Amino acid sequence: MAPIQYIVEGGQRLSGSIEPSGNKNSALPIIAAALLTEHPVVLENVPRIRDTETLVELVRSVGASAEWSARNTLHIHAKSIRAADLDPELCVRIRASILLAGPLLARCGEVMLPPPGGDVIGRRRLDTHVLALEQLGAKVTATDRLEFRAPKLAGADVFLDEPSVTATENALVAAVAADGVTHLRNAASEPHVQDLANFLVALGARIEGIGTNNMIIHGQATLGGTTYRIQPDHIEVGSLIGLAAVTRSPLRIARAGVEHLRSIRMGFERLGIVCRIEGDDLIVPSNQTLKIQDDFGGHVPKLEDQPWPAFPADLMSIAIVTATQCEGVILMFEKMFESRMFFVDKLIAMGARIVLCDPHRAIIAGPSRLHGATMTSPDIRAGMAMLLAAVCAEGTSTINNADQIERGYERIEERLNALGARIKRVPERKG
Ligand SMILES: CC(=O)N[C@H]1[C@@H](OP(=O)(O)OP(=O)(O)OC[C@H]2O[C@@H](n3ccc(=O)[nH]c3=O)[C@H](O)[C@@H]2O)O[C@H](CO)[C@@H](O)[C@@H]1O
Ligand SMILES: C=C(OP(=O)(O)O)C(=O)O
Repeated sequence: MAPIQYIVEGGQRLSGSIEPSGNKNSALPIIAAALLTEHPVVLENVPRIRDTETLVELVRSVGASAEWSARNTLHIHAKSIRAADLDPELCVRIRASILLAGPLLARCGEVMLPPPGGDVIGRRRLDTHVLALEQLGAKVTATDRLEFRAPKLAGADVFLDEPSVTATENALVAAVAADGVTHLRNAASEPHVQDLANFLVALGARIEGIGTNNMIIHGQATLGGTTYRIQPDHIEVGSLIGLAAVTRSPLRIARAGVEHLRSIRMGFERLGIVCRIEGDDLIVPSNQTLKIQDDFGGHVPKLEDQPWPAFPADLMSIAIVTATQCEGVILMFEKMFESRMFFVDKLIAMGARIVLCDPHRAIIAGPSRLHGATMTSPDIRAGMAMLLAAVCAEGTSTINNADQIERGYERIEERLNALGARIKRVPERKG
């Protein structure tokens, strides 16, 4: 299939209401964790994107049935499954293939995992996964693939070397099946980790401390089936806040999951963007000051990412583009990934005033008038950030490799066009 290209006519004002999709990073571990039970599971609000479609293929490849009954409703039934050799070509398409380790190990006693893929945004270590599953009783061998074996998993006091999101998810799922009690310390607590934990509870698991970095899991509960609704994607909500701000447009983000937006709203407030809550909707008014808030004493402020509940790494690229449209100077500090900031070259070519100090830090001085350009999306979030830049720029932009954007955002061009954007989705032309 030819890669997808977006042709964007910039400079449009948007308006209206938009609902975020279900959280991709919830849907992925929850689809994988559905393999833990032999009873039927129905998942609602699953984003129908390339990552979930690929994981569904992997789930089918181990013998589970997985069928879509509506665009965003997925039925999984893992009555009997086998820890087959997983297709390396499917595994390398997504980072989330690593999320099969916990459920398959728990259910089948072994799993042979080809290397996972995912965004090329810096080194993506797997050490925390190995550390956690070893402490729960697995023997791990690394060759050209990772082999996990555990005839029996046993609860343990596990301290993660860093609060890795997907390693926490693998450990959580394995601990639910393990014999005895597990303390999972220094755990990640992102909204998607909480969503997975709540899904496991809906299956019958007993988990204390959901939403904290210290969870207690009482293993070997009897698991049944369930119908579970995936929570809204807070990263998509953050992306839409940025989009409204750079186009100076009023947007209502309906059913936004406002309980998880505190650090995100605070991050945008530093850029002079204030949102209002109405019930579970988030309103982004068009009359923003777009004035970067200096630190006390007039010092240059900083926006940095950190594990939850701080400002999320997956919104850093969006925040950078947004800052190019704000008045003042700010340091953006991306602490977690080494290669996520390189896309700023393209913004500089479009007219943004940015100094990339090193792979982790960039200084943005705004506001700048952006003009259309041709660019290639390197990863989901930089791609979405480029789309924001293209929608607010003067003239026409072309974004190649837009498939990357569609790994994380469902029917994004159709949904943004409904708000007044002008994005054409076409097969990429060479040359
Ligand atoms: C499928 C999925 O859910 N992917 C998400 C998941 O990836 P993933 O689970 O792969 O990311 P991890 O949480 O393991 O770590 C991300 C990066 O941050 C570094 N790190 C992590 C914790 C820490 O305290 N210090 C630190 O430097 C890690 O070394 C790694 O380089 O979490 C990332 C961090 O939120 C997100 O960008 C990804 O979208
Ligand atoms: C980095 C991301 O995804 P993945 O971990 O699946 O590559 C992301 O969602 O921004």
